[in-house]
Parts: sequence; C-alpha cells; structure tokens
Amino acid sequence: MTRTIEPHPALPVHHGDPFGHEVLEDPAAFHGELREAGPVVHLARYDVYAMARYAEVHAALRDWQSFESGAGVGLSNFRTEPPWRPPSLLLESDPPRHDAPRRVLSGLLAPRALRRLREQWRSAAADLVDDLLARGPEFDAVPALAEAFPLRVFPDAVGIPDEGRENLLPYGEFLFNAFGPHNDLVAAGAPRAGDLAAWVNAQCRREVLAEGGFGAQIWAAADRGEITPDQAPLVVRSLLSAGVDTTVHGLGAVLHAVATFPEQWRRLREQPHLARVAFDEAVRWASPVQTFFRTATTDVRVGDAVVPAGKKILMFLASANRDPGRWDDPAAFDLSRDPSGHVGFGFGIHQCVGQHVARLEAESLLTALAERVASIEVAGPVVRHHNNTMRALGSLPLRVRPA
Ligand code: HEM
Ligand SMILES: C=Cc1ccc(C(=O)O)cc1
Repeated sequence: MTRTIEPHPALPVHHGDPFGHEVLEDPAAFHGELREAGPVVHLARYDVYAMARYAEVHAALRDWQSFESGAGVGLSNFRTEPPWRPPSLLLESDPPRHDAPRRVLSGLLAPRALRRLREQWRSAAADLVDDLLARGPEFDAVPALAEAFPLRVFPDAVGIPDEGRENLLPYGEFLFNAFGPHNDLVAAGAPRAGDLAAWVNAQCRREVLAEGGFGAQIWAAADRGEITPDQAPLVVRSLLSAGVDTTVHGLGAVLHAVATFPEQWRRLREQPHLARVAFDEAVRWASPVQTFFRTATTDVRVGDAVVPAGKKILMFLASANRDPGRWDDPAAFDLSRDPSGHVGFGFGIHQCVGQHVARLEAESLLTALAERVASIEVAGPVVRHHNNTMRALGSLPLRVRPA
C-alpha cells in the first residue's frame, strides 16, 4: 500500500518551474526566492524538494547515505521507471557499486596522470588561438573556442576514432536535458537519442580505442581485475558523457566572465598563474552544471521539515554558488576571491572526477589567450542556450585587441 505523504506543514511551497524557459533564461530571481523561503522547499509542480542554500546543498552532497544517487540523479526515479540508458556506474551508483569504477577513473584522471598531456594541450591551444586571431579581431567564442578546443583535445585523449565525433555534443545535450522533466527540450532531442546512444556505446568497445588513451587505460584496468570487463565500456561511456559538453560550457563561462569583467582579464595577464583560479571562479560564478537530483533513502529531517523517503531532492548547485550567506558579492567574478569550496564540481564521493581535465583544458586555453590578447570585450548580443541541467551560451560575440 503506497503511503500518500502530504508535504510537511513546516515546509514552504513554491509553484514555479525550474525547467521552464523563464527560469532557464535567468535563474537568479528563482534561486533567491528558494533561498529566502527556507532550508528546503517543496516544488509543487513536480512534487520534489529543493535545496538552494549553500549549507544544505553542501551537507546533502556529503550525506550520500541519506541522499542517494542510485535511483538516478534526474527527476526520473529509476526504482519506478526504466532509465533511458543503462545507469552510470559512477554518477548513478552508490557505494559499494560506485567504489571500484571511481577508483579507476580517479587514478587515470589525477593531476599527475595528466602531466603527459600538458605540453600537447598547451600547443594545441596556441595553434587554435593563432589561427583564430589571424582571421581577425571579432569572432563568436562559442564555436571558435569553447566548442573547438575541447573537441580538438579530449576525444583524442580518450582515444576514440575520428569518425562520428560530431555526435558528442548532441549526445551530451540530450543527456543533460534528460535529467529534467520530459519538456520541449527533451522532446526536441528524443528522435536522435537512440542513434546517438548507439554511436557512443560503439566508441566504448575495446577494439576501437587507441593505445595509450583513457579508454584503453580503462580496459587495461579491467585486465588487472580492478573493474570487470562488463564494467569497462560503461566507465568509458562516463568520460564521453561527462567530458565534453561540461567543458564546452565551462570554457564558455570563463570567456564570458573575463569579457564581462575586463579588469579581471588585466589581472590575469599580469599574473598568468591565476588561470586556474580564474576557471574555478568562473565555475562558481556560472555553474555550468546548474542542478542535480538526489533521492531520500529515509524520512530525512532538514531544519524543521521532513523530506519523505523516496522523494527526489533537487540540489541547486548554482544557487549555492551564489548564496550571499557563503560568498561576498556573489554576482562578481573576482580573481582575488578564493573560490575553493564552491559546489560547481559537486562535493563528496561523487565530486567531479574529471575536474583536473577540465582545469587543464581551461589553463591551456586561457594561457594561450593571455599571451596573445591584451583586451577582450563583448561585441554583440550574448545568446543563452537553454538546457534542463546546464548553463550554456549559444553565442558569445567577442572583440579582442592583440597584445
Ligand atoms: C567544467 C567542466 C565540468 C563540470 C562543471 C562538471 C561538473 C560535475 C558535477 C557537478 C559532478 C557531480 C555530480 C553529482 O554529484 O551527482 C560531476 C561528476 C562527474 N564528472 Fe564532471 N564536470 C566537468 C567536467 C568533467 C570532465 C572533463 C569529465 C571527464 C573527463 C567529467 C567526469 C565526471 C564523472 C565521471 C562524474 C561522476 C563522478 C562520480 O559520480 O563519482 N566531468 N561533474
Ligand atoms: C556531470 C555530469 C555527468 C554526466 C554523466 C556522467 C556519467 O555518465 O557517468 C557523469 C557526470
């Protein structure tokens, strides 16, 4: 007999739609309403619970036992409806199933393991920026840099074939929309989802993966018994799922930030070592990954309220990253701030295992730009691209003045 739980009387209710175009275009007001309403708010439209303050989001991300990922980290509950693709062994798993795949990727994607890529990625960034500047001082940074650089370096690092790489961005686009409700964004991508998923799955097979790439290294971990051969393709799939669209929108965010705050670009040029902190500050400022869900494993008390077992909790990472209770002047992109502690890469056992890859991509591109470009300014309308989970730019027209 299913229990019909009415939301707890101490629980504020919000009737807005976090996945509607109004909020996706500019979520700041909605986030502010949720933070002011209380530590947890019932979103009546979807019968889910929202956490938008830094303190609760941070605490819930740490408490994987009360707030599990194994029922999916989207609106859909894997325990009541079939997932659209086999669940991830990292993102959509909890310990103990989560442990070995996580350990394997943590090793492969650790800063010391990425040192072999530094020189290659730096020169790839330099070539990309040289070619771009040779074509003139004005360009749309989304296709020219934010998309072009990850696609130039990451698929090769994984070791997938050249054929069909144009499927990577649309696959990620659909995946991140699919964490939300079946709205117009999911409907638009649904016709191609099966083919895109089939192509991605085919790139995870041992025989197509180039020697020395992350993919081949994952299969080698299976040979060593660190994961099973059945798990290996799914772990490769995690890289192809999480490793492209996220960095595209992370780079878009940092380019948007330095063009919007030109005095910060000047600081970065004076102190090039700030490239890394600039990226983390941009991830805090924009939160390319805006939200993820968890599922309550028991009736969980949050403040005076109780989130009933089995209910979904929407964690507003972007709101936590701009919570005035945690950050001074949160809407400012400021390189003198210490952004550590931001939840743009999550926190706890599921914290982004690819964050060092993302940081190396950003450091490579920002360094190449800082050496060649004296100033960057927005040169036209900045157009947002709506996605149920990601904060993304459709177009970022920039004008640069060469150094
Ligand atoms: C700016 C770029 C990126 C952002 C903002 C980002 C954000 C995140 C966030 C918020 C999570 C936590 C998910 C959760 O708690 O449910 C996460 C997990 C993850 N990320 Fe990233 N990510 C980025 C780049 C990457 C890259 C480049 C890779 C692969 C090379 C990657 C692979 C993963 C994987 C596999 C997980 C799941 C980890 C686990 O569940 O143990 N991410 N990422
Ligand atoms: C942060 C997004 C993300 C998406 C997919 C996966 C996965 O498929 O494991 C992991 C992280």
